[in-house]
Amino acid sequence: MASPFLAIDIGNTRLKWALYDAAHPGAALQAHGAEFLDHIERLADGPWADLPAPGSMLGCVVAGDAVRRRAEEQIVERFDCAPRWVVSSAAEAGIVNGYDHPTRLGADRWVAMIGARHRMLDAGPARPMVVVMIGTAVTVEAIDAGGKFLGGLILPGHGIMLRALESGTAGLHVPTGEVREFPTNTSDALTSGGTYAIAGAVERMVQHVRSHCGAEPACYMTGGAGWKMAPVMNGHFELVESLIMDGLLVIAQARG
Ligand SMILES: Nc1ncnc2c1ncn2[C@@H]1O[C@H](COP(=O)(O)OP(=O)(O)OP(=O)(O)O)[C@@H](O)[C@H]1O
Ligand SMILES: CC(C)(CO)[C@@H](O)C(=O)NCCC(=O)O
Ligand SMILES: [K+]
Repeated sequence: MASPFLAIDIGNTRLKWALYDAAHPGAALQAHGAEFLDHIERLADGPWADLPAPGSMLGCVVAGDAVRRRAEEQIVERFDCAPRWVVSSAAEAGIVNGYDHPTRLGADRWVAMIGARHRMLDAGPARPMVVVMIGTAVTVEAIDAGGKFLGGLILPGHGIMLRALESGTAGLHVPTGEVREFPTNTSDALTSGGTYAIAGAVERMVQHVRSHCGAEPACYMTGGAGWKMAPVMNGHFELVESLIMDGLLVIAQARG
């Protein structure tokens, strides 16, 4: 009988968790949540208090070791299961890692690509992909039709861009604005500048993949602020909030 599976994604701002009824793609989601990193200590006695115990867990973590240890304490305190974390490697679950030093690639990026490839193959024949994550940082990955990760971009996220401008200037302390094609006030100029900086980088990567691979890439977007970016993108971007969780399910199944 299948036992529940706990997937955890620890980013630089929040820990996201999801409990599934089994450890394979397509398993039913039973519960999920997100905590800011300062609130990890609440998990065992709070959102996790009434959950059925998972038989296994798998996570990815890009926050530091101290944060990972605090998460492990909660997992061990609440559940009788061993913490397991994905480490980027030379190849896994259909993706070949083109990074100069494969283990230095962020585990969140690796897992999201694995989730995206599984989704793309489920929908039809193999295509190149562009995989975008809009979190604390923004990443833009290129993968060819054979599953080789060609390389990717790292950009500051919205929040970091705005804080950098605020702290580096005298006149840019203003509330959040709206995204406008032709901004006519400081708030809109800052918000639109950040949004189109990300959109422009993504569009360049789509061009690079299109000309390198000679085919139109399947484009996926995920991350906490993905819903804000998806509407301003040119071309078709599928917004998949669960890309990292999907990747963790694929890896868990492949590892048995
Ligand atoms: N309108 C905005 N203005 C300023 N900052 C914003 C805005 N929208 C989102 N952000 C910032 O974008 C970042 C990503 O948001 P969020 O925490 O939801 O993503 P996440 O995917 O959970 O990130 P991570 O996985 O890196 O923890 C956060 O640092 C947040 O402060
Ligand atoms: C780029 C981030 C911060 C995105 O979450 C993370 O994947 C990370 O810390 N990566 C390590 C460096 C790299 O991927 O090249
Ligand atoms: K992340």
